[in-house]
Order: sequence, then C-alpha cells, then structure tokens
Amino acid sequence: MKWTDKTWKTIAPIYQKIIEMPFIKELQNGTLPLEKFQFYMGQDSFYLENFARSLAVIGARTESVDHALDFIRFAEGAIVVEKALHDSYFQEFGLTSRGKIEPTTHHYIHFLKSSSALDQVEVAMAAVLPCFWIYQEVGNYIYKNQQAENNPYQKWIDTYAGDEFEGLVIKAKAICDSVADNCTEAQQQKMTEAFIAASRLEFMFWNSAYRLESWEV
Ligand SMILES: Cc1ncc(CN)c(N)n1
Repeated sequence: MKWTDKTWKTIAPIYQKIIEMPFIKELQNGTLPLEKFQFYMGQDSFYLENFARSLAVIGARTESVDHALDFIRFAEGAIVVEKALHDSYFQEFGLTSRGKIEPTTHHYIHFLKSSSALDQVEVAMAAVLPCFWIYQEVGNYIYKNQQAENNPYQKWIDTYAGDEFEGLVIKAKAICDSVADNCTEAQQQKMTEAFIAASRLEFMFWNSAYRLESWEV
C-alpha cells in the first residue's frame, strides 16, 4: 500500500472532526460570521507566507532536482495566493490589517519552519502535505455538500475544490510516496508522525479562528 494511503487512514478520525466542526459547517452554508472569517484570513496570511518559506527550504534541501523545482514552484504558488489574499480578499471582506500572529498560527508556522530546516527532508515533505491534501478534501467536501446559494465564501470553496489545486495535491502526494519508498520503516514512521501533527494543527487553525483565540497576556 502507498505511504499516502496508509497515512490517510491514521488521520481519518481527525478529518472526520474537521468536516464536522462549526467553522467548516458554517463556511459550507454561508452563515460563518464575518468576524470569524476575517480573523481566519488575517491569520492565514501569516500562515501562507511562512508555509511558502518552508516549501522553499525543502526545495533547497531535496536531493532530486525535479523535486527541488516542484517545491520551489509550490512556494511561488503559496506566495501568489498570499498576495491575492491581500489584494482581493482583504478588500472584499473589509480587512485592513492582518493583525498579529496568534497562538495556534504561531505554533503551526514554527512547526513547519523547524521541520523544514531541521528534520530529514522526507519528514518535512510529510509535514507540509496536509496543508495541500486536507484543504483539497475539505474544499471538495463542501463543494459536493453545499446547498446555499450566494454563499459569500464561494471563492474560497472554489479555490480548494478546483482543478488547479488538485494538480498540486496530486504532485505533492506522488513526491511523498516516491521518497517514502526509499525510506526505512522507522523513517516512514517519522513521516507519518509529522503528517499527523500537521493534520491536528489544521483542525486547531480553523478552531482557533472560530473561537477568535488570542494571547491571554
Ligand atoms: C492553515 C492553512 N493550511 C493550508 C492552506 C492551504 N494551502 C491554507 N491556506 N491555510
């Protein structure tokens, strides 16, 4: 069985919790309060910037030139989305500033930065995979199950349920499978642990936006 198939099974309960969480349900039916989406957008702007930096570091560290090119292109894509967030989404949703980095975002971006810099590069590739794969699954899930017309969050849904994003996910999964084939059992286990940690952080990221979580002091 492919590493990706085995690993997705380990996070199936986390994914189930994600699609049942209020942030996702309300995004799906268009009732998510604007304030929560604004919070999410601001935090996601920090996230995408640092996600892109981590992808670029992985690109620099990977042995295969083809994988280096893929990761550098992933990094470029994440920065382009980040700019689009500023240029269009921020304006559309009335956000003037992205605010400051809040606790869950802080945890997530530092997890990605330390993994990309210090972990075995195959483990770092596994750490960034949920950022692609979970978003695609959630985007597709919402797209298939939505009933709301004139959903204010439609553009977000279409981004992650779209063909362009699917192409990136297919590539990121294929790279993880090909590098996992050359890893020992113990190394594959570390890849899986990194994937699980990032999946938990994806849940926490949406949950923290729903709760408008901020530093207490
Ligand atoms: C937190 C988070 N994770 C993943 C994605 C999709 N790259 C995102 N925009 N934000």
